[in-house]
Amino acid sequence: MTTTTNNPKSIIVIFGATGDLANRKLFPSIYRLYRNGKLSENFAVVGVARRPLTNEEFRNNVMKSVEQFQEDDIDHESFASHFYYNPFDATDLEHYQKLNSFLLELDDQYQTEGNRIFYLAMAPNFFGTIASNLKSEGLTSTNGWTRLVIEKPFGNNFETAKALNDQIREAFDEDQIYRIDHYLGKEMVQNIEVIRFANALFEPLWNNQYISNIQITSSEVLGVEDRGRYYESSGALRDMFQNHMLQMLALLAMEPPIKLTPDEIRSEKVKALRALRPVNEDEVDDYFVRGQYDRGIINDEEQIAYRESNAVDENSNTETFVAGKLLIDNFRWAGVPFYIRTGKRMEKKSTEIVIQFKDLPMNLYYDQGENIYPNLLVIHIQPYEGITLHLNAKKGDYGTTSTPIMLNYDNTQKDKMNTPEAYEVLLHDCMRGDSTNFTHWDEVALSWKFVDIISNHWESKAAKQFPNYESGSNGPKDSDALLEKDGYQWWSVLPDNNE
Ligand SMILES: NC(=O)C1=CN([C@@H]2O[C@H](COP(=O)(O)OP(=O)(O)OC[C@H]3O[C@@H](n4cnc5c(N)ncnc54)[C@H](OP(=O)(O)O)[C@@H]3O)[C@@H](O)[C@H]2O)C=CC1
Ligand SMILES: O=C1O[C@H](COP(=O)(O)O)[C@@H](O)[C@H](O)[C@H]1O
Repeated sequence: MTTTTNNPKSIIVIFGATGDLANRKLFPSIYRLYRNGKLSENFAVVGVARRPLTNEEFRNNVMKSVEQFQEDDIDHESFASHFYYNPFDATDLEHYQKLNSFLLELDDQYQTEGNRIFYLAMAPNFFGTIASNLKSEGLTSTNGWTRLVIEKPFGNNFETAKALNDQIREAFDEDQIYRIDHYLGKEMVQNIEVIRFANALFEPLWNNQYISNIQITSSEVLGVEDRGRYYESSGALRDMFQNHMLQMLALLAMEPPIKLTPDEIRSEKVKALRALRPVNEDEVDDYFVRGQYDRGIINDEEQIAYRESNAVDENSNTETFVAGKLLIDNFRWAGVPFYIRTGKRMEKKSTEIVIQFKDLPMNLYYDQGENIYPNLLVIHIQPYEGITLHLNAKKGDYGTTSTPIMLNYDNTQKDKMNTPEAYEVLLHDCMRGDSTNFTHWDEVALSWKFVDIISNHWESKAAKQFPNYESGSNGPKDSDALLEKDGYQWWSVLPDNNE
């Protein structure tokens, strides 16, 4: 159900309100919605978690997490007065009944018409239980709408994801379920469709006749930090590749939807994911490279190896880097490799998509005796947000030499202070009932099925040489070799002053 108003009345219940995600991402996002006039005065936020906090203590936490916006002309206390705390154990049914009575009171107080968002910002093993309990204890039966927002990871493989989905679907319909993939809330990820479908220049070239390969990179400088326990059961393949990276691939590869509705877009993304050529177990090593970071130096500081991190096994076989070559078996993409890589503790924080166009049939111009550069379209997702187009132009007096040039659109300069944070965008979408930028079960299922073959193979066969890349590098050498054997290289190009 799409809500007609842009600032609908509702109560947001945050499960795990004392946790990291709530404090670092959710409270600031709700604040920005409030500041930007995207919340009506008829809203309340109820935080639930086990530790015994008073409303006042909770509001102080909320104010601390929005301290960064001190300069705004907004009364932080008035903002925080919309927040309430309810001590709560997710495994205790009585607590759900008490919570329900409290929500009914708030409904009256804030005139929220029974509209409720349940945001599960808790460990994934609680997702199914909370969904079932919300239903059995009557919290989903209101005279308004109810929506469930689920954080990642959604399962650990296809089987566990399906079991979780089945359990949640007993309590909520698919159109009430908002599975978060925060990359889909990023401004430049949302721009992929616009660049493709609003430009006569690109749309006709977006296929195997003109594109030689597509590269999607998401590198992080951060290591596993204090998330070792979670990461040991996940690794880069499940943590980043199965969700964020495959979602970006689907947006790049899908056919134009007939309308910009959630169902039409989802249906095209699903078709693209269905066309992904599955990798057989005996081909995994030809198409995928795994890596694990060693010690190294970043910004003059020594970094510890992954295996030395808290809660990580000293002989861990978990990958912190993955690179893969994916093929899409349909008319548009036959023969075009999509190269994807993501890793932690790499040289720089950067997410970018490079579309490399095919070379001309012959060269009339040379760049210092070398063949001219291929044309590239780069969609810079973060931290630099923009689009660059890499062309060749005349150099020197006689017009036989060319030089690479770059046209640059800087998306951050236009409205520097207002680039919406991913969670802010997604929360607002959920309030409006727009599920376009959330992942549907069909997409989750297909992504897991693709990834399971690779993870099963890696789990059955320890990596030959882990760790295999230094902190602060660009990942293992085999990742470069993956492209070199096809005659390509990873591109990493940023406008000046954005390195
Ligand atoms: N942190 C991040 O940056 C990101 C997190 N996520 C996902 O978000 C979710 C939350 O992560 P994060 O905030 O880091 O986790 P935290 O461990 O920081 O927070 C967990 C929260 O759950 C509460 N909790 C634990 N057990 C219970 C219980 N039995 N009943 C009620 N509340 C309980 C804790 O509070 P108390 O101890 O008081 O009960 C705490 O508020 C996870 O699914 C994670 O994968 C996804 C992307 C990024
Ligand atoms: O989902 C996750 O994403 C972050 C990276 O997100 P970004 O917005 O900073 O690019 C990653 O660090 C984390 O391991 C993963 O769970």
